[in-house]
Amino acid sequence: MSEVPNLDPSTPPTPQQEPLVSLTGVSPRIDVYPFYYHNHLPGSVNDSFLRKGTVEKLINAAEQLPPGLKLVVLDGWRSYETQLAIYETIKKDLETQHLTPEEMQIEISKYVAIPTRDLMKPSPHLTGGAVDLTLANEQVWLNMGTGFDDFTEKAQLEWYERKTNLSHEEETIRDNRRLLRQVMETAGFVSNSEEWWHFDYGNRRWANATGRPILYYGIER
Ligand SMILES: C[C@@H](N)C(=O)N[C@H](C)C(=O)O
Ligand SMILES: [Zn+2]
Repeated sequence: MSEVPNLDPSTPPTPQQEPLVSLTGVSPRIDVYPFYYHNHLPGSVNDSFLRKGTVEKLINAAEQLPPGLKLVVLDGWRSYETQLAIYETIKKDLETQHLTPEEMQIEISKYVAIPTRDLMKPSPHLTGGAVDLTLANEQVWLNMGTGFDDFTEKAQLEWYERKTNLSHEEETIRDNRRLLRQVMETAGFVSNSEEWWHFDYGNRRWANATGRPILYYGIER
């Protein structure tokens, strides 16, 4: 695992020097299902990694869940190759909609960050501070209204908050999204309005949303 070396042993490591840590086995309340590995995307591995400080926040979020529920991490740190593969897949899907180049750019940027190897201007998942996740009980993943990476309006975080005349099933979806958002935001993450499953801590998105300084730039494994 690569990390920026702290050359002066008298100074404590800065957040940017925090290593990436595997999520496997960090908490009985956190399962890991590396979605892009299971879907054979280039640059993916059979594990998920986050910055050490982000892992601590995630454990804190998991411990706030009611008994019997857990977090299921679908993706954490993401390689440039995987980000590029996701970007190309979404672009190809949108090409069937015959959008203008401007409309295409607006649509793509709602769902996926531009792939880059620039560690100073990284996509959120390249920082090790972004995580995609859902909720599960002992048997199944909870109903969140859409699947992961379902890039439709229903994936918007507040879709079921805005909808009126909710059915019983829709109320359950709304409550499941509320619960995930509540434990993640209480632990210090910020949510994403377009994707109920995506949360950030320490990276540029988080800094912009909270007014705090950026803790994490890009990092390579
Ligand atoms: C592709 C999706 N799972 C995701 O992570 N989207 C955000 C915006 C990203 O690419 O950083
Ligand atoms: Zn994400």
